[in-house]
Amino acid sequence: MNPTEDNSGEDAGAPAAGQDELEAMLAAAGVRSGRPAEPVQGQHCGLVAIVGKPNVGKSTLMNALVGQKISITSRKAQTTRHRITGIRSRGQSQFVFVDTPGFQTRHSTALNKSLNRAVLGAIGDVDVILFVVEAGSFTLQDAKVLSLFKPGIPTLLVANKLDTVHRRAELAPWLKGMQERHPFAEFVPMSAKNRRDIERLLDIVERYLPEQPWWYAEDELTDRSEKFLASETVREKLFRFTGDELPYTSTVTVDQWSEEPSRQHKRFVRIAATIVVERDSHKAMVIGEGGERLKRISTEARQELERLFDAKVFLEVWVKVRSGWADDEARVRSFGYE
Ligand SMILES: Nc1nc2c(ncn2[C@@H]2O[C@H](COP(=O)(O)OP(=O)(O)OP(=O)(O)O)[C@@H](O)[C@H]2O)c(=O)[nH]1
Repeated sequence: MNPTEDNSGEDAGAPAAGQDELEAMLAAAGVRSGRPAEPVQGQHCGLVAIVGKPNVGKSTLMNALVGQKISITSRKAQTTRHRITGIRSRGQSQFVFVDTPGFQTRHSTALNKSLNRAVLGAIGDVDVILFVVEAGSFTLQDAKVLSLFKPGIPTLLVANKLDTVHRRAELAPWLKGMQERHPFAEFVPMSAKNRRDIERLLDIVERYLPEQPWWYAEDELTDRSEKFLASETVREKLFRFTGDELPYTSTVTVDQWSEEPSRQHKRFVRIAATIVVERDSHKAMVIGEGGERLKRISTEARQELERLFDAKVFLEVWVKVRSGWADDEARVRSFGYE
């Protein structure tokens, strides 16, 4: 895999907060500053869950923490459906991240039940939880996620999207309110799109990793297969190019995967993927006029997979209608959800 891809450097709105400004904000709120202590000695390694309601920026955060795009992101809520492990090795420490689907409480299809089970599974057995919310906001949905946390696991409040908060002074009373809601171990106002904030968060999380040998090799970035990354990449493009018109119940399966010898390329991968939608009208939406949209989805996915796998990729994408799959437990499982 090519470790140079990184989507953490996208433009953010308001200027990033400097260290002094952050310290002042936290001091004004009277909460723990999160200033890094001494550098750690000896190998440390541990599991870090990234949890929060849909669309708060969990996948963006994990990709930036890992330094490579592992989990797909989009403006559409509930893009993430699987537990994904991202790995970052830095200095003496290895961070093993578990990204979770946005926990949601509004609908109860078999798909949603499966998503919520994945969240509960992810937070039961980790060394530290990053509870992600949008800075300055705390809704009923956030409260429901927070109520799942068992006592005993250190939980950091990650107040993300700080760049979108233009009146920073209003954050101090909000942080104070958050302190009353839960015994958070640390408060970290930040933007997942700001590299310095990401490094600062790693410094803070490092202190919660137990001293033990690393579980993965230094250059490993994820335990997910290339086949899985391929289906996720097609799904990301699908959601990017269809926007809110397409229900999130659409999914992608990879039906064929073969690696073929090639004289021209050091790797040549042939992939056939299927986009599964609920209705004929959704199928037409995905295909677009004259097949334009499907072509864009396939082209962008192929280009991204070529970078990711460092290979020449031949990608074929089909669209199939399977009505009611998100309500059918057996089918939800057959599409790879737990
Ligand atoms: N301005 C700004 N936008 C952000 C930041 N972090 C994430 N976003 C945007 O928020 C949207 C949602 O991000 P995701 O990372 O897909 O969110 P998620 O929590 O993983 O979403 P689900 O998969 O629905 O659970 C995307 O449009 C991101 O670009 C941030 O720090 N600042």
